[in-house]
Amino acid sequence: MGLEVDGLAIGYGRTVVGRDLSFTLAARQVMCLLGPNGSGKSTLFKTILGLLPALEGEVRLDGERVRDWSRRRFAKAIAYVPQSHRSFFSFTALDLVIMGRTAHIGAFAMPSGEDHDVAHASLARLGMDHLATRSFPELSGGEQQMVLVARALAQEARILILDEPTASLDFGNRVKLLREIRRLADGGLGVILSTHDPDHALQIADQVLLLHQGRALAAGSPAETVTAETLRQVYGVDVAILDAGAGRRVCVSSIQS
Ligand SMILES: Nc1ncnc2c1ncn2[C@@H]1O[C@H](COP(=O)(O)OP(=O)(O)OP(=O)(O)O)[C@@H](O)[C@H]1O
Repeated sequence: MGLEVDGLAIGYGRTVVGRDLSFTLAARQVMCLLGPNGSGKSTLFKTILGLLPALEGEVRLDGERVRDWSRRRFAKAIAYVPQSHRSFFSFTALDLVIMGRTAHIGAFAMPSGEDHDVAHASLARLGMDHLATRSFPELSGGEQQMVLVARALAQEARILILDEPTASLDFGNRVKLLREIRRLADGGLGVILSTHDPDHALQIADQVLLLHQGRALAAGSPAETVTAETLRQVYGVDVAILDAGAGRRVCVSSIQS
């Protein structure tokens, strides 16, 4: 069953950003959300998370409408990493990751030894445990991004929603994070991530939703959705999808006009 997005219309007040958006995300699946700047990826995430009201349609988890859920129940089910996060308070990276445990900690209780262990393990899983005692605001943009992903892992939710998680990462961390996302899904999580790189979809996605002018231009497997034709339509540039061997396809752009 998993997460069902059913006929969602998204936007702000009377301004509709997207409509007729439907998909189902099962456990063990990675879904990539592709679409140009301003196409509504973050708006869709915020609507799924209940941070923005749906203009039409609804979001269900295992058949239940999540609109009625408490934030605590929601946080145990779905973890979210926003596109950017500013913290002006001098928390350490570990403190911030422990905050991901909030839904598991009693209202007036302190984090337990187990909460600390889970937080450390989440940082270690991403190869970021060396940052544990560093002040979060002093970390680089990419380091902060990895710590925020660790915080989402510490939440131990079943579904992970990541808004452009690779945006400020160096080449190595980008590959490591994509690999970790695939492993997390193989281990039982459902993951949705937005990205500007069609190659990410080709590398790790089971399904792709391609947003264009307020609608889903294509939805389905990477092979069906990430094509030279759809990418030309959406981004207005010529690309070739090449066979890189071992069943891998890669997207190559050309700067020649
Ligand atoms: N708070 C807001 N109030 C009104 N309009 C907004 C608001 N936030 C975003 N928008 C508009 O909604 C549209 C979709 O924005 P959104 O941030 O969802 O796009 P996106 O696909 O995530 O973009 P990007 O790839 O650039 O991050 C844009 O036209 C944007 O200007």
